Amino acid sequence: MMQQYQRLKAEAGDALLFYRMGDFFELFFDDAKVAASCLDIALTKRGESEGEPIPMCGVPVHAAESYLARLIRAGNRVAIAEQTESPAEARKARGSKALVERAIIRLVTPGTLTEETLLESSAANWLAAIGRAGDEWAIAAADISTGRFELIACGTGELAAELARLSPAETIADAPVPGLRTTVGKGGFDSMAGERSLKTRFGLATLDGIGSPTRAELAAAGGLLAYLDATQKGAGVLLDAPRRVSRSAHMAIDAATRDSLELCRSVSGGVPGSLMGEIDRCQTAAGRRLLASDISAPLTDKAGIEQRLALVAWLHEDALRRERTRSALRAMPDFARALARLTAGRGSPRDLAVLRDGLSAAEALKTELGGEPDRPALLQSLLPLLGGHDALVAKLRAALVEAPPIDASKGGYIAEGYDAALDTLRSAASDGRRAIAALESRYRNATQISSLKIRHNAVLGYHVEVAARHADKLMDPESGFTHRQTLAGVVRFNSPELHEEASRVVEAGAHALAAEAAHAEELTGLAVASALRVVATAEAIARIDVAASNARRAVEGGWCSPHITDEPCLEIEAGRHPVVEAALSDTGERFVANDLRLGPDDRLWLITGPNMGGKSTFLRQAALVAVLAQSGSFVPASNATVGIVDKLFSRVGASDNLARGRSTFMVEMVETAAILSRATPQSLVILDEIGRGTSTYDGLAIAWAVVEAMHDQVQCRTLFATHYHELTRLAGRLDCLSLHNVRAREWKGDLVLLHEVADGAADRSYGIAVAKLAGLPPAVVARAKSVLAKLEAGRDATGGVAAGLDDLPLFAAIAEPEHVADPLAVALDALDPDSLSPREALEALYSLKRIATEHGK
Ligand SMILES: Nc1ncnc2c1ncn2[C@@H]1O[C@H](COP(=O)(O)OP(=O)(O)OP(=O)(O)O)[C@@H](O)[C@H]1O
Repeated sequence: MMQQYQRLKAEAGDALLFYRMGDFFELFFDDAKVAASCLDIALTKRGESEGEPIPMCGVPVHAAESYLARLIRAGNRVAIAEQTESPAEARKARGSKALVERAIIRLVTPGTLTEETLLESSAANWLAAIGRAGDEWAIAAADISTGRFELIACGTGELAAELARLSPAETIADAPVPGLRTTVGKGGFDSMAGERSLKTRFGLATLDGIGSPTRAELAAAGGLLAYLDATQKGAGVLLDAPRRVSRSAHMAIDAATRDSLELCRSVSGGVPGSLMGEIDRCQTAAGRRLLASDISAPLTDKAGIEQRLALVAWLHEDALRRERTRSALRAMPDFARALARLTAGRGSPRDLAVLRDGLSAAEALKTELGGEPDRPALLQSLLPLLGGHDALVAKLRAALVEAPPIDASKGGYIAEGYDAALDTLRSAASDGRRAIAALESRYRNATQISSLKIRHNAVLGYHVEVAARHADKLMDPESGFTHRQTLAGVVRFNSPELHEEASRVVEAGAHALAAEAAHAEELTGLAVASALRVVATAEAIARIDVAASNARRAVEGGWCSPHITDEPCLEIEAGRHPVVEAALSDTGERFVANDLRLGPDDRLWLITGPNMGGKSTFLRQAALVAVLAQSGSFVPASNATVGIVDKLFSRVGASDNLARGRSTFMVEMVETAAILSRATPQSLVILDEIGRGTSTYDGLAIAWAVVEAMHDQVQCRTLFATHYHELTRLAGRLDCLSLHNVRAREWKGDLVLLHEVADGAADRSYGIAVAKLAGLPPAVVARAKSVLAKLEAGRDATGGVAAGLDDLPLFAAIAEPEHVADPLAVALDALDPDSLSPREALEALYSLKRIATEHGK
């Protein structure tokens, strides 16, 4: 057995081997140690290998899926070795001590799942393969739980951003790719093999129909298909023909920007608190997956965006139409994933019913929407895809009971009246069961044992059971009963009549089960034969669901339809940040809406203002408006004109990113460098306190140079928030830069943050006032104030932190007269008489006199 195990383990490679033994999957050696600690189950020992006991653990077969789910989530891959013959067959073929044959029937990996329990319903489950041909690179991505298949050609520099868009469950490559987390695939990563596999798989003579993929795309597809073959071991795989996705069709958003904008996940890693969490009003899991994919990949094609917006508007303007559509969608089960399981040969009768109900609901939606006037073009193109399954639905309706079980082994899922032969078998079985019931009462009368029962179990089948004290009567050879088993309190018997009836029941039952299984197979075959049309229906439904969700969200938030243009502008009236607004409304606070007007002549806004004033929020809401608009959604504003953004960048100064483990100044600089080299005049860049992770002078110098480079070289729409007030001097020299500030006021010594964005630079930084607001001890605040007074006095004497910059020939910024603080007033302000001891008060008095003398007062 261990030899067989070792052979299978060698085949499984680095995957954990689930080795089937009876009712358990057993794991041995290191696999057992990994699984026992990950699953928190007992690690035992069995036999010896090289004098050492062999570690072992096991999971029951009937509960294997939940254990698998945990192992896969923890990043493992699992090879399932099943028994390919029964012990009886093994004995018959190879003698009494024969070992049962086993084979790996599937490699379960994160990117090749189809089981409902192993998948997240609201997220796509991509397997991505990276291919290369010379300098060309490409990604082939498949989600076999819904059939989507994409090919994306890209340069090495863009691989990471494309993978960030897909967020694959698993990424494979022929060899490790620097900077990416990949596992090594199962070969096939060459363009010729890829071309061959694609042609065979989709029955094509040429690949022209899929737009002549590049050699790198073919190599990626080859690796992907080889991996699917190797992991699925001949089981079917739901896969649509590949769609070539041009990178320029989507707004490029790199991983750091996605993180900083919290598009699909919040900083804490969950959907709540992210943009997705805030806008999702989808009724179906497929809709939710598409919405996440839409905001991960906003379009760059004006016509495509406008088509989506027109459908949202159509559902937005008529409340009755919208809510009727949404309630029709509510009834829609996740039939794409049911189809994927059926295709893989792991479907259940319940999956067939899900398909039946989903396709009928799609037809009903088609009728509902088809009756509405003024249908927009996108809907017109989707409607035909919702129908066309009449024959399949009719067949499934006739064949299946209303609510079939998930477990097919006990039968009972084929409807009565569908197959006369099956009905006859079923009635024979139930006649037999009735006859057995009659037999029971006859035996009770004949033996005068009122507690006599006819029971059934897996070992004895049907048998007569009496309490031990009545057993003697039946033990009598003349009684007609034969003894089968004596247990603690009961004795069990058989009889020729019971045997005969039982055989009838069992035989009819077995035939009925076989007949049902044959029907299930036929129905599955029919479903799989129309798989690609069913996938198209599922995608059309998801698109309608997303539009209805967007319409609903727009109504709830009073959002507007953005005007889309190719001009490089971004004009937002009364814009809001949907996530911050929702968080504030939970605590009863009001969000202050703000305007933004970026255009060719005013494309760089430099925003200053106190900490907590709302700078980051203002920056991010601008980016989110662009993302939402280009994904085809209304936006949280009263009016918006969005010039199409080709690439979006968001960078946050080092110390703001501590929570994400990217606290180093180095990372910030690497990322800023990437923006400067990649952004184009059509891009949108938001830079939040760039340069603050280092010393004041270095930070200011870097921020200064970055602003200049954004303005003079990149020339794209840019929002730059900073605490370096010195930067405001750039306004005099850079024509397309303007100054703005988030307003605050000091009232009775306390800071009031107004969250309003106004024109011009902030008058001061209020850092200490914010610190006081945050509850820093009064003594520390007072000390900070006096230190600040010293610093400012020093700065005034030398001409300010940015003093020397005016002398640089490159920087001809206009120096504004510095505001000179009165040191005596500052020192007085810093005093808190209530917290002073008499002695400290005396010292303070001396200190005030000294300041007055020093400054000639
Ligand atoms: N427009 C707004 N209306 C109401 N409240 C707002 C608004 N913008 C921001 N806030 C509130 O102010 C808090 C701080 O906002 P934000 O982080 O944008 O400030 P900041 O100016 O970037 O601060 P810092 O300079 O310290 O990073 C938010 O968490 C939110 O509660």
